[in-house]
Amino acid sequence: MNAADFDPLTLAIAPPPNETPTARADRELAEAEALRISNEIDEQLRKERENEKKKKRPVKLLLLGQSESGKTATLKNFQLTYAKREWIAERNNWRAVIFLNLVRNVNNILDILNREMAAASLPSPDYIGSSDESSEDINSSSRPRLKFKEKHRLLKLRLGPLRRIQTDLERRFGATALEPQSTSITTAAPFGSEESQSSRQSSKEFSINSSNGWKSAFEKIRAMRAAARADGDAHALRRLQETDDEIAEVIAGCRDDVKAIWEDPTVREMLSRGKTRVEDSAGFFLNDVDRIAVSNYEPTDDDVIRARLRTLGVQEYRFIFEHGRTAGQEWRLYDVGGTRSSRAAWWPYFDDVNAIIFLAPISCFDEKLAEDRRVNRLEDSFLLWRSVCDCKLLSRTQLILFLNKCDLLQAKLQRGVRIRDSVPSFGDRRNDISTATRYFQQHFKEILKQYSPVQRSFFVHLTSVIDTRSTAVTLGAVEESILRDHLRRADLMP
Ligand SMILES: Nc1nc2c(ncn2[C@@H]2O[C@H](COP(=O)(O)OP(=O)(O)OP(=O)(O)O)[C@@H](O)[C@H]2O)c(=O)[nH]1
Ligand SMILES: [Mg+2]
Repeated sequence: MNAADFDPLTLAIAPPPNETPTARADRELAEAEALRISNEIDEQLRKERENEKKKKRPVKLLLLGQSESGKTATLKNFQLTYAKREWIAERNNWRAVIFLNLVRNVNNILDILNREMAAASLPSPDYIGSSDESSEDINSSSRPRLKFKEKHRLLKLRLGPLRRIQTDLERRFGATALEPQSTSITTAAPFGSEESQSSRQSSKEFSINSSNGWKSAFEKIRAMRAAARADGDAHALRRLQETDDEIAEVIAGCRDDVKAIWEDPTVREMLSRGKTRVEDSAGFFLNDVDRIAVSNYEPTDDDVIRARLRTLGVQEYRFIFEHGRTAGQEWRLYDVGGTRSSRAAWWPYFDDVNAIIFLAPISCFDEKLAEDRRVNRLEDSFLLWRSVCDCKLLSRTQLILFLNKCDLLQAKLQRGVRIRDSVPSFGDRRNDISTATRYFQQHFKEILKQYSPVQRSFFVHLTSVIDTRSTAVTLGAVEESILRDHLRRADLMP
C-alpha cells in the first residue's frame, strides 16, 4: 500500500469500489465535461487579461497640419486640461519665450520704421511711402505723405537695446526660435514616396529627436543651471539668473516706449499702408505690454498658449492623464514641424497611430506659406489633407479635423476681406463666418470621402485653440471618441 492510498483527497474522489461499467462511463463523461468547462473558463480569463493589457497600451495621437496651424497650441491645451501638475511646473519657463515674442513684435515694427524713415528722407517730392510687398498700394498718389517726427527718431534710439535682447534669446533657443526659410520642396506631402526619400536626405530640418521642441529648449536651460549648481559654480549660476533678470529689466525699462510706438497714429498708418498686420502674427503680445513688461512678470495660462516657439522634427510628449474618462491611461502625443521641408519626417509615425488631429487654419485663405510665397495656405491645407486621407498606412486611423483660427477668420471677414477674391469658387455666397466654415468644411469632407481607401467617418470641430475653455470641451469630445475606438480595437484584436 502506498501513501496515496491514505490521502484523504484521493480517497474522496476515488470511484466507488463496486462501480458498474455504466456508472463508470457516466462518471467519466461528467468528468470530461467538467474539465472542458474549467478549461473554457481559464481561456476566458486569459483573454480578458490580454484585453486589459491591450486597453492599457498607450493611446498614440499625432498632430498634423502646416506650420503655424496650431499643433503645438493644441498640445499645450491637452497638457493644461489633462496634466495640470506638469503644466504648472513648466509655466514659468515660457516667460523667456514670451519676452522673445514681444521683443520681436517691436523689432519688426522698428525694421519697417527704419525703412520708411530712410525712404522719407530721400529728396523725392513724390514720396508717399515705400514697401517691398505692396508698393503699388503704399505709393498710391492719392495718399498724403507720412510725417515722421523727432519723436520717431527718439523712439528708434531708445528701443535699440531690444535688438540685443532678441539676439540673446534667439541664441538661447536655437533654430526653434527662428521662423521658416524658403524650401525647395514643391509638394504639400513629401512623404511615402520616392521624393520623400530624397527630401529626407536633403532636408536640413529632418530630425526625429528631442533636441528641438519646447521641452528640449527648456531642458537645455535647466541643464545649464543644474551643471552650474553641481559644479558649485555660484558665479555661473548667478550669471544665468542675472541674464534673465537683466532681460526682464531692459524690457520693463522700455515699457512706455513700446506702448508709444504701438499706439502712435503715424506708425499705425505706416503698418496699414504696408498691409502689415502685426496683431495677426504668431506670438503677438503688444496689447499686453502693461502686464508683461514688468520685472516680476509671470505668464498666465493664456499667455503660454499664445506663445510661439516653432517645432522642428518630431517631438514626443507622454502624459498620464490625471482625470477624465482615461484617468491613469498613458497618452503619447506627437507634435511635428509643419513646414513643407519638415513633412518627410512624419512618415515613420504613421504606423500604429490611433488617431490624428489635423489642423487646418481657415483664416489663412488669403495668405501664402512662409516657406514658399507662391503657395496659398488654404490650398496647401487641402492638398495635405488629401494626402493624409489617401495614405494606405493610415486607412484605419481615426482622422479628426480642426478647422482652426475661427477667431481670426471672423475678425478678417468683419474687416471686409472678401473670400472670393482669393477663392474664386466661393462665388457670391455670403461673406460671413457660418457660410465660410460650412463651405470649407464641405470641401474637406468631400476630399475625405473621395480619397480614403476605406470608408471612414468625418469628425470635424470648429476651433480657436487659443481659447482654452472652449478647447477643453472639444478635447473632451476628442478623448471620448479616440478612447471608444481604442477599446473597440482592443476587443477586436486577436
Ligand atoms: N488667434 C489665434 N491664434 C492661434 C490659434 N491657434 C494657434 N494660434 C497661434 O498661432 C501661432 C502658431 O501656432 P503653433 O501652435 O505654434 O503652430 P504649429 O502648427 O505648432 O507650427 P509649427 O511648429 O511651425 O509647425 C501661435 O502663436 C499660436 O498661439 C487660433 O485658433 N487663433
Ligand atoms: Mg509647433
